[in-house]
Amino acid sequence: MELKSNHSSPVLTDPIPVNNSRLGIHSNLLSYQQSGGSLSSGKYMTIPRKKPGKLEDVWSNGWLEAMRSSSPPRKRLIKDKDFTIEAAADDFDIAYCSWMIKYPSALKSFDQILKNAKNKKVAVFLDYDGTLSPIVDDPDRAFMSDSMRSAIRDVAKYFPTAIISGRSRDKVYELVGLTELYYAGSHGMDIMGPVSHAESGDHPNCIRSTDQQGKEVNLFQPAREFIPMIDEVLKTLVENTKDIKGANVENHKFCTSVHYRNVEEKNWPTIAQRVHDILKDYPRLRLTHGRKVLEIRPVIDWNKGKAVEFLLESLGLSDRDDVLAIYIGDDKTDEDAFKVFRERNLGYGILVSSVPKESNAFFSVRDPSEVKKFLKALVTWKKFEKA
Ligand SMILES: O=P(O)(O)OC[C@H]1O[C@H](O[C@H]2O[C@H](CO)[C@@H](O)[C@H](O)[C@H]2O)[C@H](O)[C@@H](O)[C@@H]1O
Repeated sequence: MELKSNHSSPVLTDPIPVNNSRLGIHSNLLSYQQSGGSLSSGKYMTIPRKKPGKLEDVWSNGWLEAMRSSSPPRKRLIKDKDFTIEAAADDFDIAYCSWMIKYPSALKSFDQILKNAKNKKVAVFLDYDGTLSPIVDDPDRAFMSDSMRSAIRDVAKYFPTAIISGRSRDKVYELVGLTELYYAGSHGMDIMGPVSHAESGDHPNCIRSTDQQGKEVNLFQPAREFIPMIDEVLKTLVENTKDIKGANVENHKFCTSVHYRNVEEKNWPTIAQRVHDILKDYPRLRLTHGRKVLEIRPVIDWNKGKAVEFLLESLGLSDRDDVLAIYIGDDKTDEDAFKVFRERNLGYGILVSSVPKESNAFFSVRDPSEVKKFLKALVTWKKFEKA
């Protein structure tokens, strides 16, 4: 991949930064910064074996509670030799139905959505895991179905479309495999977007690049200076969790994930404490919770919501009354986008959830199969509108 810079200092390799201003990190991106943090603790080669910490830490800071509630239980099924059906109405279903009054089905509300989309340019933003692919035990096997891929390809024919994932941009591109879309990895900290329009392209952390097809794109990586630190913490995490059966550390370049889905619940306090102890040495990294995953990321003020705003601006779709954006996601990190959608009245956030949970989304769908139905319905509407 060729890299060209539209700034005086092209960043072709991952630099070890000296200070923030030299790297052009906007001070507002560092609003989470805590004092006393250094860019690296300087332990690139030796991985310290941490002394076991006190388990009270992770109890008292709420990590364990968040871990326990971090992923919905799978739906109860009634099995018979000839059929499998979801459990008949019970307390859970009643709770789900009343929850849906607040977050109505995007499929059932489709006409209302279309009414507001009429004569507007629609842009589509999609999360990956749990939205386009079902949640599975092995993150490397979270494949999207061919029918979902074809639905997304069709959506991208008619609407500007981007996938915004917690995974690394390369990984999510590898899983999706479509060139027709824009991709943002590492929770929006690695965006490959269009070059046209917008001041967003003049941002100090933007560099001109080319994508796999040789098309000119803008590469926006507001956390570049953290790459060496993330690399260092990743190695320490791998080393210090390797004796915990089922623990899995994933590298996303600008952030890292520690999965505990396959760790026995009795060992969750141990994994939480190990991560907690490591993070104590990195005041410029913070922890967020995902679905049975602890996510470690830079303290910069950047998230999926900011990534959507950035992409809308790059697409020339910002601050326009004739634009309606749709964001579909299932996870806590998608809430940052739903919040921006509400605050800026950008369009509709749609939460993917089969259990009731509080959200900033407007609508809901149950699972990826309903996401696919919704995407197909959008395409059918557009085709019909054009005909
Ligand atoms: O923003 P996303 O695209 O939703 O990515 C969020 C995390 O997704 C992946 O983990 C989740 O899905 C896995 C596969 O189904 C599952 O095993 C895991 O328990 C879930 O947390 C991905 O592996 C993470 O790195 C992403 O941060």
